[in-house]
Amino acid sequence: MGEAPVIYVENLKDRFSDGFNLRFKGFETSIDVGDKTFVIGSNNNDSISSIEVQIYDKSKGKWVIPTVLGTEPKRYEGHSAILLNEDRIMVITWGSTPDDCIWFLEVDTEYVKQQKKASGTEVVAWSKGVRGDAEKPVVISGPSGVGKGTLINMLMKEFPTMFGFSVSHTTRAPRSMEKNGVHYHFTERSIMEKDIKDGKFLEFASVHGNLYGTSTEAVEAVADSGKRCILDIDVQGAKSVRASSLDAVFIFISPPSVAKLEERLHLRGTETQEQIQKRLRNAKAEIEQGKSSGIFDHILCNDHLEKCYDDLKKLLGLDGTTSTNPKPSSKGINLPSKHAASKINNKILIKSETPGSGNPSKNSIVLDVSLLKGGAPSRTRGLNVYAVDPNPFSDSLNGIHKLS
Ligand SMILES: Nc1ncnc2c1ncn2[C@@H]1O[C@H](COP(=O)(O)OP(=O)(O)OP(=O)(O)O)[C@@H](O)[C@H]1O
Ligand SMILES: Nc1nc2c(ncn2[C@@H]2O[C@H](COP(=O)(O)O)[C@@H](O)[C@H]2O)c(=O)[nH]1
Repeated sequence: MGEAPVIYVENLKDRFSDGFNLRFKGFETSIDVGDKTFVIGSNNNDSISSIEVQIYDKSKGKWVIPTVLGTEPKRYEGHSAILLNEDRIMVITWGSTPDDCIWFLEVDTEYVKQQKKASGTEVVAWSKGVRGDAEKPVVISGPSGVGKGTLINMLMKEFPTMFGFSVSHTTRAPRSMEKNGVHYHFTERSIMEKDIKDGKFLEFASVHGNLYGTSTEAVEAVADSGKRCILDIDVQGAKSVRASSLDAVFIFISPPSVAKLEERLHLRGTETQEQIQKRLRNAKAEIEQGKSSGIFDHILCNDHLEKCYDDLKKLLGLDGTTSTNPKPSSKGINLPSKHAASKINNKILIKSETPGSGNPSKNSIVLDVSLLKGGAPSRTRGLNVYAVDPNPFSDSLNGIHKLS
């Protein structure tokens, strides 16, 4: 029932003697997945170590440097690597902070398969591992001027510790009252396009002539702080999020009529007449899609603001019976700075390798990966962590007890 330890730390230059110049100056691991070998190397000679991935395709006898998506691990002294489910490699970094030591390199997940198909190149994607779960984000969508921002502001004002706003990036110019980093991250098109290419965005869309997008960091920063994330995005964006690994609640806000929408946009006074007409043209298509596409779990009509706000609170379970305290933010994992990792079924055993640390099992912990959720381009959640009791005959179950 158990499996042999699968930590790979070996001399790769001996193994692959085909003249390919491995670019790593520091530390390498290799993992076989089907007919490919994934070599993960860290250049840790500098004060800031970086990680790189190279793939050896055994069927073609060729090395490939893949497109690497997502944010990768930084600043660590080495790593262990373990294959999970034939589609992702768990990378445990040494000497990192407790909230930055578990990473997943996705090599054949659905997300990676999609990206490979879209780009026609070899792709791998990083996702950071996080303990426990976060509450489902709330995606609020609807045509411009319907009142999404107004409803979100009311929610954040009434429940400041419960909700956090996903601050989008946009190439549109700021309005007079808008602050960079609060309402939007205002950015240049070329910078945003590069970040999109680098896999930093969960979704993006061209809306009313400008580029808008939700970065993975924007959503995950809110979730990591223990708050429930709210996204204010257009229907195209909602469709992309629906197709992503982010498990969210999707709410469409519809206007009582297009005439009312026009009136609201005029009264808001933030767009020119020409821009308003453009937004209204797009609104018609958005209303049709919002009501019929099957993207949305709930549709609310914002005719009377207070009534719509009450309906929104009800469907989010904020009817007075739920606790409005935020969930404690997920805690990190205190790993021994140098360790060996091995896998038995869905459990990863991590043992200290620090010389002179005494009984190695004293510093051992178990990571349970049976309930992993999400993944690239967001976080991988659902990691459970247990300490291994140095005295297996103590009260705790099988010598293992869960760390709270
Ligand atoms: N139920 C309502 N009745 C009348 N006016 C409303 C109602 N809800 C919101 N408004 C007003 O309509 C205008 C547009 O609202 P808001 O800015 O919240 O829309 P939005 O959907 O966030 O627009 P955008 O997508 O362009 O950001 C605001 O001036 C707001 O005060
Ligand atoms: N797909 C996305 N749409 C977004 C995002 N942020 C905002 N939006 C939508 O854009 C329009 C216009 O917004 P405005 O601030 O210029 O009035 C509106 O429908 C927003 O919901 C995003 O990150 N992605």
